[in-house]
Amino acid sequence: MKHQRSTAQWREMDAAHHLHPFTDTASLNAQGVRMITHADGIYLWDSEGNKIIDGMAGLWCVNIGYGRKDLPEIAKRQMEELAYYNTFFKTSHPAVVELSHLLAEVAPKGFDHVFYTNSGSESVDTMIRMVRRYWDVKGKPQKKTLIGRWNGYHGSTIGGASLGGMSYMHEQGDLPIPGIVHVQQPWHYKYGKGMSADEFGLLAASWIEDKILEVGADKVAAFVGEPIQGAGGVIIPPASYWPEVERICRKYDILLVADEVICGFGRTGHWFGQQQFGFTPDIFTTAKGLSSGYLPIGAVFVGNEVAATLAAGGDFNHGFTYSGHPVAAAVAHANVKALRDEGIVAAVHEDTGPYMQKRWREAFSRFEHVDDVRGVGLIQAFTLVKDKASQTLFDNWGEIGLMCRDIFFRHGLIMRACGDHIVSAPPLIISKDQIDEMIATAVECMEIFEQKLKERGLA
Ligand SMILES: Cc1ncc(COP(=O)(O)O)c(CNc2cccc(C(=O)O)c2)c1O
Repeated sequence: MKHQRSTAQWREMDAAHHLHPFTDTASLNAQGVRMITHADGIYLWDSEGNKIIDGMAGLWCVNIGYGRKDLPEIAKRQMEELAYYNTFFKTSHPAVVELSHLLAEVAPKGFDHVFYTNSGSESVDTMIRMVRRYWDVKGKPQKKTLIGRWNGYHGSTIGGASLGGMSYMHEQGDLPIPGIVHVQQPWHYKYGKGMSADEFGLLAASWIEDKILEVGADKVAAFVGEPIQGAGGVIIPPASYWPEVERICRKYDILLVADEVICGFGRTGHWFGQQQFGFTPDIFTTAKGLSSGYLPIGAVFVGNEVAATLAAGGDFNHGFTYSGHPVAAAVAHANVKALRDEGIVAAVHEDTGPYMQKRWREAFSRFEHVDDVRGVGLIQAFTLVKDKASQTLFDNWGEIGLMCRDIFFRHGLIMRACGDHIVSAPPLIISKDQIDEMIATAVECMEIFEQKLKERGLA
């Protein structure tokens, strides 16, 4: 595509008109944005022609990789045939029906119904309303409270931001809304010192039981968690955690919700993160990998018992203009079908996922200020630490992470700093050679990082 402006002109216009998410506008405009102009496979190019390895698949979402020729074609055809119609008022259309049928095929057993949204946040807010409606219909309207986790991330809507456990979000907008409480996250490295993984997993799950008893089980509607906390820094719970969480939820008759916005559609090497950790939720929320980011769409997978209960309650008074948007649905259908029929999810499970995890551990465990090197499938991380032997974290949590992230960025590699966790989630189509290329670049950057720590007297 011929670009008609210089980087400088774009930067000036962006600064003049565009408010960015999660951004300090003044500091951004002091340095100017990086204009990403096109992408292919796992690579991005900026307006200066720099080639960048996208170790984050956009925002954990471009599972199928950039530059597909089929998806734009399908979007074009759908847009020409039926660019829009709604799914309110007893209408539907072929694209959303075909997608719903396909999603029921790839979903774990017992999830035959989906509700559509435009984002992960809208999926989470939809789930909150569904959960409370469920208990109304069950004749237990006092069961309203949802339990989330500190450092969990569930989006930026009022409901999602409240359910998430990011305190810097709660401070803006007087959150959380009533009826949402939090328990500590299952971060073994920080909260389980001296305990085995399994012991800590059971302890972390017990915090949920403590909270249920504190609130009163008769008032608790659901527990909500990401199989792996993504934006919280790829916090992978011990194997004992999720089965115990499910046991506790069943014991107290509380709905179990998995937020699969990041873990869904192959990220862990399973279709959904719940399958990686061996638990069955009652509802799970998705977005991102559903369309691989080619168009905005989210979907709430509703367990058959919950769906039947909601149906018994008559109208569920909730939905969006673009719920099941025809073009987004058609693209999502093609995306999911390709993830399945091209064996992309299977390859993550059997081939590139294990390869990445082996190379990631080999490459980073040796660095003096890196610990807790971890990952599963194609989501991985490590934590930058002041002293590995004593497992001491750096002061000013997040400052060192940003310094490290900027070194990657300057060397043509996008990885994400979540506090002092360095995380990566590349497109699922990454090849073994590209994994080697990405890791080699990252290792070079980590050597520069260690040197900078010394220069700053931090090492
Ligand atoms: C688990 C989870 N749930 C809900 C959302 C909200 O989705 P939407 O953004 O589509 O409304 C998310 C989104 N996750 C997300 C979004 C933007 C940035 C980052 C980051 O790690 O920097 C992560 C998420 O990771």
